[in-house]
Amino acid sequence: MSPFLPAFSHFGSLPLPSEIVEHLLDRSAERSAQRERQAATGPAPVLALEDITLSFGGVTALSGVDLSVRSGEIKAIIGPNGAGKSSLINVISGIYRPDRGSVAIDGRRLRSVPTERLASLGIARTFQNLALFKGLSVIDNIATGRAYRSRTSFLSQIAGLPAARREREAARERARQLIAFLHLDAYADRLAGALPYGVLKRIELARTLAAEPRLLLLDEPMAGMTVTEKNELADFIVAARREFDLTVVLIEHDIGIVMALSDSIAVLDYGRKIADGAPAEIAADQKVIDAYLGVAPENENGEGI
Ligand SMILES: Nc1ncnc2c1ncn2[C@@H]1O[C@H](COP(=O)(O)OP(=O)(O)OP(=O)(O)O)[C@@H](O)[C@H]1O
Repeated sequence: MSPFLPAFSHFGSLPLPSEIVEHLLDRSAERSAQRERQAATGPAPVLALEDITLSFGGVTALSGVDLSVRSGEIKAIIGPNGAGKSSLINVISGIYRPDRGSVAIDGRRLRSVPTERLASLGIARTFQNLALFKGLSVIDNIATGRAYRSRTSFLSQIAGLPAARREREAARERARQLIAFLHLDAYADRLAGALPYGVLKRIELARTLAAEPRLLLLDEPMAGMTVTEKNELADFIVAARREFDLTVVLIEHDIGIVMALSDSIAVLDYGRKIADGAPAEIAADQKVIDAYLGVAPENENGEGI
């Protein structure tokens, strides 16, 4: 304990135990140090992973992975099957708690990300498998993306009270804007279950955007799409980044799309990050060529990448 601190200090009229005062002083010193660091190096990255390590029984999925994502960046994570890409996204979105390491969001370090607070931290994600409601219309599916913003109780929603009605209308209005933005007008009132796969992937993106995230995590958003659909979705991701001030982290196997879409690429192999840099650097990196690009999986036309 600091010799200069009395046993109790006062906050307003409340006496505070000295441990709490010390803690507050530590936090304040930590914040000043953080501000000084930021002044020297620019704003903190939107996302920074440090030494992330994760195992499942005897299988090491991730080992000492560092990753930094700047505001507004599109960052791809690539690597062979089983390299740890999905595990990393699951750590960022709080589904997995790492055995070691930390995740920092906007410079705030967390030992693990609280999944229930993901939306309020400004993070939204898609999953490898579609998670849409087949029996709901497209507009209703997209509107469910705002569910976390609801401030009204379940009872007031089913009773149709005015505040709940206003919220539902705001969600549908946002959904309508996204439908226009993603050129889904022709499908707005159709049931999701009846629509082609490529359109469903676009609806899923719209639903994720309905949550108004700042950081978007996309887990293989183009898997199973035709070349034309992939290019369209890539264009929409770039447009959404610009329109909604987004930062994007994406896992994608189509290396052509990754090279064209990303500002930077991190490469995983057996749970370790083996390279991280601009697309041209990654394409020329011998370790990456040996581990991944040289033995790339086949695309849907049966051709090597
Ligand atoms: N829930 C789990 N339980 C046990 N092992 C797991 C689990 N999730 C991932 N793993 C293992 O961790 C390693 C990394 O898997 P992960 O799914 O993260 O790789 P990936 O790069 O996303 O692969 P893919 O490209 O095939 O989706 C693999 O060996 C996998 O079998």
